[in-house]
Formats: sequence, C-alpha cells, structure tokens
Amino acid sequence: MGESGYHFSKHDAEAIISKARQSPFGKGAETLVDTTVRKSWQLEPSQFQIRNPQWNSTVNKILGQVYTNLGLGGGAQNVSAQLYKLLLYEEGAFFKPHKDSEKSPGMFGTLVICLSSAHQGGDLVLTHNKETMTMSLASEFSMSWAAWYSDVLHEVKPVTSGYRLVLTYNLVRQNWSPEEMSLVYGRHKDQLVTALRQYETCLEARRFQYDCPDYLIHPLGHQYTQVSLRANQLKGADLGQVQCLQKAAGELGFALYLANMEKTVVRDDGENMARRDNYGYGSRWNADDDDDDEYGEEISNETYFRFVARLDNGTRVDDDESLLGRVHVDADAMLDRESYESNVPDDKERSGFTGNEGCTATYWYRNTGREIRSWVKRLQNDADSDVSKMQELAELCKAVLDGRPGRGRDSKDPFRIAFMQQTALAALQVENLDLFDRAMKDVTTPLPEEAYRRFGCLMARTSDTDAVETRVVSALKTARYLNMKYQSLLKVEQHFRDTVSGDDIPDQRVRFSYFSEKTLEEMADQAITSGTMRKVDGASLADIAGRWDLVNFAGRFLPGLLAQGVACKAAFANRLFKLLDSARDEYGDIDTSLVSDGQQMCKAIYMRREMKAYDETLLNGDDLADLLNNTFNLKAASEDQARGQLTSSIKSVTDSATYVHTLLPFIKAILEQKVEMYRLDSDGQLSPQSVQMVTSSLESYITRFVGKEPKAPSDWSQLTRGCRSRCSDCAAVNRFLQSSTQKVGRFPMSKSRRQHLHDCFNNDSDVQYTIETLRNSEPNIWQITKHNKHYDNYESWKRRRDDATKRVKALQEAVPLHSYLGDMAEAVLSCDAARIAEARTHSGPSTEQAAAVTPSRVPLQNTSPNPQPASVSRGSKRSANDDLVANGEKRARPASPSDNSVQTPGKLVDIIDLTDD
Ligand SMILES: O=C(O)CCC(=O)C(=O)O
Ligand SMILES: [Fe+2]
Repeated sequence: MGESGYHFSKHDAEAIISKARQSPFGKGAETLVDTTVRKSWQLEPSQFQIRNPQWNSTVNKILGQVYTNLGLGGGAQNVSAQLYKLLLYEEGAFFKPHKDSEKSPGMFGTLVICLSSAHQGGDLVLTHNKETMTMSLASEFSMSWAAWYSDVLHEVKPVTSGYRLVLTYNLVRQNWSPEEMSLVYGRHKDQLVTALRQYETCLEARRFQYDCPDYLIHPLGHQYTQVSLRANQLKGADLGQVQCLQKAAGELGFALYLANMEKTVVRDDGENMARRDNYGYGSRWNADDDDDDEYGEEISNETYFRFVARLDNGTRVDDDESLLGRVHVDADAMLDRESYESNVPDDKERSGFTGNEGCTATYWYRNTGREIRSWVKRLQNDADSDVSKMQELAELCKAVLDGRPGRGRDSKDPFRIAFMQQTALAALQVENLDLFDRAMKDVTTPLPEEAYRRFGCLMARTSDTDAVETRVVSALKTARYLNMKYQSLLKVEQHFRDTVSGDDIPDQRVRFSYFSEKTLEEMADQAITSGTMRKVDGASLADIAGRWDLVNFAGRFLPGLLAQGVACKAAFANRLFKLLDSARDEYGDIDTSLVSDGQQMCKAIYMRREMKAYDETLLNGDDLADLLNNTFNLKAASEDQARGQLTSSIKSVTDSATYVHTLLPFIKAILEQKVEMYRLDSDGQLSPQSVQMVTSSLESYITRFVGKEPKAPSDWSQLTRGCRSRCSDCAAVNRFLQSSTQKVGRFPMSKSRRQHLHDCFNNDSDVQYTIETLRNSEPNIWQITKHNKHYDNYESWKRRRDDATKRVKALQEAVPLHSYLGDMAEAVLSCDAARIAEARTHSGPSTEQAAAVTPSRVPLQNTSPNPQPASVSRGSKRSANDDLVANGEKRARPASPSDNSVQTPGKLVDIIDLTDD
C-alpha cells in the first residue's frame, strides 16, 4: 500500500466499504452519526493489516518531520503516533469543521497520512489563530501527510470524484527528556530570571506606591480541557515554555500554576435582553446561525479564573466553594494581552463538534528583557571592589540617561522606575551627586535602604556636608510614610556613626545631630499635617517624641496627632508606654514629671473615635488589649471606667469588619489571659466581668451579624403569563413558571421564537425572574431564572452563619468557651440568634446584671479557659474537673503589675471613650 505505481480501484473501495461503518463524531459527551456533518467510511486498526515491511520506518520518518515542523521539542523519542482509523471518502464524502478530541492520555494532535489514490476535491482546510491553510493531499501515485495540534480547527471538503483514503494517527507524547529540557532552558534562562527579578522589584515598589498585579499571566498557545490541564500534557511550544518557566520560577521562589480562564461578555442583544457570551479565551464557539455578525453593545466584559491547577498532577488549587465565588482576572496581569485578545472569539470559524473549551494560561512574569538592568547590577557588584568598574558604571548610567526617551512618557513603567533607582544608587556609589539628581527626577518610588547606608558613609566622608544633606532630604521625600522616613534616617545615622572614626572632629557629630533633629521635626510635621498616619507611623512618632523633651513635643505635635485615626493614636500611646516602662527599668526612680507628661498625652489620645479602620490603620485585637493593659498599668483610668467605656463602645459597633478584625481577636486575647483586666483571679476563677465581656460580645456578634434564620422557600411556583393564543412555547414556559421546584428553565430556539417569548414574558417590570440568551450553543438558548427574595435572603444568611460558626469554632479551639458562656454555650456556639434571643427574653441580660449585682467570682465550670496541650484534653477520660483544679492552681493570676507600677501624683486620668457619640 502507498507505494507509487499502486492503483486503488473501485473494487478495493467496495471491499473496504463492505466491512466499514459510517464514521461517527463526538458532540459534547455524545457520539453521533450524522452524514450532514461527517460522511466517510472507517475501519478499526483491528480490521485491516498493513503488510508493507517498510511501513513502520516510513511512519517513523514522517514522525521525525512532524517533530520538527510542529516544533515539538522534548526529545523525538518521546513522541509517538498511534494508528487510529482507516478512513475512506467516496464521492460526496466530507467532514465539517471540527477539532479532534483527545482520545488518549498525552494525545496532543493528529497525523493523517493520505495514501495514494486518485481523487478530486477532499481538500483539508486547517484554521488556527485566524490563519487558514488548505492542503490537497495525495494523488494517484503519491502519498503525503499532514499533522496538527488538537486545538486546530479543520475540515475535509467534499470529494468530488474518486476515493480519498487516509490513515489517521493519534500523536501522543510521553515525557520530556531531561537533557532536552536543560538545553532549551539554558538558552532562555538569563532572560527569564532577569525578567522575574524585575517583576520582584516591581512587587517591592508596589508595597509603597506603584500598582503592580499580584500575579502574572502568561497565555498559552493551545487550549486544554480541565482534564488535560497538567504539565505533561501541554502541547507544542507550551510545554517547553512552561517547563522553562517552572525552572526559573523554582530558582527564584515563585509559584507556577496552570489555569483555565473564562471570559464573559454581556451585551445588549438587540432584543432588549442582556445576552451573555461565554467563552474561554481562544476557543471558538459556534455563533448563532441567524444573527452572528450583529454583536450588540457591550455591557460588561470580565474574565475569571475557572480552574487553577497544580502543574504536576493537575489537582485543583482554587476553591470552588469559596465565598468569594469566581476569582476575577486582573487584566493588567495578562502578558501580551493584545495578541491574546485578538484570538477571541472568531465568529467566522465554526466548531461545536468535539470542541474543547476554555483557554489556558500560566501565571507568569513580564517578558521584557531589559538586559541593561542586569548589566548595571553586575557592574554595581563589581564596583564595590574595583574603581575602574565604578567609573564604567557611572558612564553607563549617564549614557542611559542621555539616551532615554523624553520625560513623562512611560513614567509609570516599573522597569524604568527600577532602572532610575539603580542609577541613583550607582550615583551615590560613585559619589556623583549630579548624576544622582538627574536620576532622582524620575524616581517616584521609595529608594531602597541601601541608598541611606551610602548616604551615611558619604556624610562622614564628604567635605561638602551641605550638598549631601540636601540630597538626603530629597531622598527622604520619596518615602511616603513617617515610619519609612524615620527608619531611613536611622540608617543614615547608623552608617554615619560607623564611618566617622574616633579622631574625627566632634563638630561633625554635632552637626549631624543638629541635622537629624531638624529633619525629624520636619518629617513629623509633614506627617501630621498630611493626616495619613498609620499604626506604624504612630509608633514612630512616639519614638521621635522620646528624643524630645516631652512637654515641648506635646505642645507642638499633640493637637495634630489627636486628629489621626484611633489605631495610630493607640499605637502611639502603646509605644510611649513602652518607652516609659523601659526608662523606668533603666533609671529606676525616674522623674515622675516624665511619667505624668506621658500620661497626659495618653489621656488626650483617648478621644472619641469609631473603632473601625482596617489593614494598616486597623485597631486590632492586640492593640486593644495593649491599650487596656497600658491604661491599667499606668493608671490612666480606673478598671471600671475602662470597662464601662469598652462596653459602651462595643454596643455601638455596627459593622461586621470591626467584629472580625477587632473584637473577636480581642475576645481571643481575653481567653488567652492576655488582658489583665479580664484575667482569672488568683484562685483560678473567672471574674464576672470577663464572663460578661466574652458572652455579651459573642451574643451581639451573632445577633447582629448573623441574625435569625429566614424561612427557606419551599415553593418556587409563579404566576403564568404568555400570549393569548396559548402557543406551545409560551405554554412550555408557563409550565416552568408553575413548577414548584424548577428554578432555571432553558429553551433552545431560533431568534424569532426567542423574540416572541421575550415579548410575552418580559413585558412587565415586576417580574420575579431574569431572562438571558445563552449564545454558546446552537441554536441559542432562551434562559429564564426565577428569583425568590426569601431564597436570596436565606442564602446570604447561611453564608453569614457559616462564616460566624467558623470564627466561633476557631475561638473555641483556642480555648474552650463553656465556662464563660454557661447556659448560653449551646446557642452561641451554634451561632443561633433565635435561641440567644429566646434565652434572653426568659432570663434577661443575665451576665450584665450578674456582674453588677454579684461582684463575687464565678467558679470555673466544665472546662478550663486556658489552652491545654491537645493530648491532655482531647480523648482523655479524666473528668473535666480534675483538669480544672490542677489548671486553676497552676494558672493563678500573677501579682498585678500595677502593684509595682509607679504611683502617679494626682488623680487618675479619666475616660477612655472609643465611641462615636
Ligand atoms: O480525513 C482527514 O484528512 C481528516 C480526518 C479527521 O479530521 C479526523 O479523523 O478527525
Ligand atoms: Fe479531525
């Protein structure tokens, strides 16, 4: 077979046809025979023999060419062709456009070898990324072959005369050989690593100002199903790319995943309905027959990760059940987005048969190899020891600055910013202040610590102190927050002191102190007027205050400080307390005026202000615990006053975030005995106050943020609508509406029928359902989704309840809560707001009253409030009480720190008001 000179006769064809069956094709999960889609005869490999002894070596030769032409890489020995079918196309036979499904593990493409047999027509048309290629395979006396990746759309045009005879093979890959891998990697390594480092720099910079995505996405060239989404099944160039990325990422500690993305475009579909087109990037959904070219106006266009998998075993890493739902893809993270976008979707191409969906990407790096930066970096390393390199470095930086594109362009380009930073550093290294100034014109992100180290040395060595000081000030301006400025200045100071030697004139030191005091003062001023002080900035301000005479400081900075957020103020107070504390340790009896100044300041800090504010500005549970402890230790307020304020503040909390970020962690601190005011007493007993605090906080959390369970809807039926003539489409929709259980109805139909349904069912504004047209199947689907307020409420309640249960459970795991919660334990632990309400109507707000009426200690019940090693408490048959006694004795309350704290002259400071009103 297949040798030239052999003539394939009608007789041969009939012999084949007598044994053959009609070729089927896959559509979704089904396998169909439909001669309007595919018309050809096929034999299984078991039904025929290839007797030509050279055949195997012929196939191997072809395979070698396939390997090269498809750019496979990874070792030719790892790619094989598995015979799949013998196909015979007689006159009128064809195969409509389709993609091949992956029929065996590792299959990545198809090879067809067209055997010599005279025929007309039967051209093979391949389409990929908008590129089309038509091939006329084989003739009477010669054979030829074609191969493609599984995601290439292809069709066989009708045979107009004669017979077209082909053998189809599955192209399968086993593994990549390690040698091949390292060869390929070696060629790209430098660039990859440099690029990743740049991204790293950009991430660094982002911590301060520049916005840079959390991850990078490297789009892959081929499409993958969820099943084939794993490293060893990647196709073509994708495999090599991902393996290189994997190596580079491994070296630098980045994680690499594979992901399917789904883009959802909602358009106005011209029928006054929102129409949703779903497709994976790069996939080609068959557009509707009748109106495919009229895309309506885009209403929204979003991309989500649909499936994120580990490289090696393809297991899913994203959380399908996540409360957040689908993870939105950050468009900025997408590398080479334009070429990517142009892949999507092509309505001229038709598929629908055995189509894969979704597109795949690797989280990756930005592919901008800026060699120049690694060059600079290398020179910088050498320059430390080599003066000529230093000069070269300066020259290079200057050359780059001279040659750079005009200012303003690209000013947000992170790589450019990073380069300018490097130039600034190099300038300091070579002590070229002019070069430094030029670079600084473009530096908008904070200079790294290294710069300040260099400033310190420079300051010690220079003869022009003024000039260096000016540059330090301009460098500090790049740091946005007080804390960063302060830390940077400390660096300068430290390196200055390390560098000046003993016989340097003391003048220089005096001058430096003067400079740093003045600079600190300016920085503090700026920070306070800017009004954006975070927690760490509050703490830094306290450090700065520690360098001053406190009274002066208070006069100058206190009013501005009081206008800052509560978290900043609390951090300031807590740090100041700490400073005072250590001053006491160091000097023993310290000047009581210092303490009282500190107290006065702290007192002023407790201004009315809401508790909320998150992340860096957040007053978290520990801050609150510290604040209370410090207040208590320094007798800035009495216990009762502090507790009273706290209780009323808690009553006014109105957002769940404050509960989650502040109060629950605070409760945890109480349970862990970190809050002195709420500790066990010396007999290991709980105080009624702590019982009250813990119980009422948790109760109010559950009552306010979970709430009572809304009724779940049991009946989804709705009123019927539809046309008067009671057409069958309207009747079908009405049956759906009447159904008490169906929530979503899907009706595949042509545009005119959809229009009719739309007219009949969307004519009322207060309908309780939404209508969408799904475009990703043929014909399009008119989809109706019922709404039910009760159901929506119920779902969101359930989410809140589950969330709260998780949080309360986490507390309970840290420390058993029963002894605090007493009778309320079950209701609270199950986050059951209804039961809490019921218990409270029967017993009244028992804990609060008990606390007020009975100032005695509540004996420990059930379990210990102290964390215990799991091995003791879990599964132990000992009675809970045995543990408790032992534990209670061990955990006797330590002598109150207030016993040996400094007594303050005068009265206690009053009022800690954290509330708003
Ligand atoms: O006959 C051909 O050339 C292509 C056959 C084909 O596309 C298939 O078997 O999937
Ligand atoms: Fe095919």
